[in-house]
Amino acid sequence: TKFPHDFLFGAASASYQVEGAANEDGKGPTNWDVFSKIPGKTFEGTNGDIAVDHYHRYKEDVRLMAEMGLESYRFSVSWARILPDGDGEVNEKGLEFYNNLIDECLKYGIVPFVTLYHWDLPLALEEDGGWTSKRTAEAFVKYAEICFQSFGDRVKHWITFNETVMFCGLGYLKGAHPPGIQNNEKKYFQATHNVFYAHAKAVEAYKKLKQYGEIGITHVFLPAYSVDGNESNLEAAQHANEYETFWYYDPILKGEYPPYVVKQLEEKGWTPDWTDEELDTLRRNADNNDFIGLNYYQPVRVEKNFEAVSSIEHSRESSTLVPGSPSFDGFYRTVKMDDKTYTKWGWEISPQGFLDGLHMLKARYGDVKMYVTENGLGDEDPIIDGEIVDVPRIKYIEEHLKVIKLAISQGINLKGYYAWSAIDLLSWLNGYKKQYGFIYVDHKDGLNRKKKLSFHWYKKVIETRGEEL
Ligand SMILES: C[C@@]1(C(=O)O)OC[C@H]2O[C@@H](O)[C@H](O)[C@@H](O)[C@H]2O1
Repeated sequence: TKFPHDFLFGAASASYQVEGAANEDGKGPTNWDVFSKIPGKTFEGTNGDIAVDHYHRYKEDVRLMAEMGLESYRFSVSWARILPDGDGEVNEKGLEFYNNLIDECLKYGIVPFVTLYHWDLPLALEEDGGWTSKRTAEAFVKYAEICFQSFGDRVKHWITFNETVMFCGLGYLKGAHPPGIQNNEKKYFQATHNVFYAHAKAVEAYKKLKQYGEIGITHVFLPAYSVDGNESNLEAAQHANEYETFWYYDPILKGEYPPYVVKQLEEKGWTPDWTDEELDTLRRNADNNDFIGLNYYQPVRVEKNFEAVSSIEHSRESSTLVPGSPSFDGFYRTVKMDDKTYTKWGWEISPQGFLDGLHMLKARYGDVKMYVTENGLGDEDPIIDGEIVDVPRIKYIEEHLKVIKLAISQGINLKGYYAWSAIDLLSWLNGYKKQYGFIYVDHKDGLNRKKKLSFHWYKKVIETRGEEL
């Protein structure tokens, strides 16, 4: 059987990771422009000053996507190109770049799927409290409205935030992302709430414009499974799902926070300073969400943790989900299991974990429309006789597309798949070593682009609508 006719085969990128041109055409500085320059923060000091120069080469890149037969391109807008100081004057050249990128996609019939926030925050806002400040939430709504007004005639698919758990968790608990704060649970939970509030306000503003597109949010999907049937380990898995999934998905899809977590936050003094107006905004906009975007790479296997965590020093490695680290509250720890397979970066490869997780989401949230907004294999691709023979990536994506087809046949409302990533790009913490693209970028030869084996494979999958999978 083929994938449904309206299922979108896509691929994704993010502004800071592909564009470069960090100081060009009026773009303001972002938190990542500064953070990436702090010695030791990124792998080998890599940063997005040039990245893979998508800002200047987007016509070639989009043409390559069209050659692949890509049906949809998910990319993010850099807020600091539109509002250089976060919430002040609009930069016309910023609007111009994204209008050109959108028009280039439409020239080939590629559906633009736009993420408003993929971690690059205008510096002025980061320096004024970032996501712990209500100013940032209000500024986001202004920024979103400008994007809806400028691009909404041609962009009909909007994602407000990418992976809130990552930029808040790495920003305020692990310290591996800006603003680089460690172990501050109060700020962490406050930041997540301000993001959900900003999301709900942006959704409400979008619906008022009656542009008749769809809007949602993209979250990490990291289903937690107990290592065994032991009662305390089952409890640990439930705890992990409450904090890593329900805390993020409930305020969006149910319009309220999961009681299990709310109760514990009160006990620990971590409750955000939320107002009735804010909580009512979440409640009244839950039904306005058109979809949830899932970024699935792996599940986590958890067991009860017994070692004290106090405020341990976090490393860059422990911040990229390598198994073995205890949760921030010390309740559970992730485990590497010898009967599972892992990537070079220690991420488990488990299509079955995805399928089981999808049924868990359906059980909790009902028949909500979903997109896989990211899935892919980070690898150091083998090069044989000058060809990039990324067979491991082909196998990884093939296995995940198979369970997506199966999930759809089992009644899961999945409407599209965006491979991470369309083109090799900058990894926040792994530089250029960890490749994800269908298109290779040669950093030793003028960032020249080259089709990988997976480029030709994905082209065939799209042409045949996955019939052979
Ligand atoms: C941590 C890491 C990685 O480098 O493997 O996870 C997978 C992928 O997730 C995306 O949301 C990030 O924008 C992208 O940079 C990648 O980041």
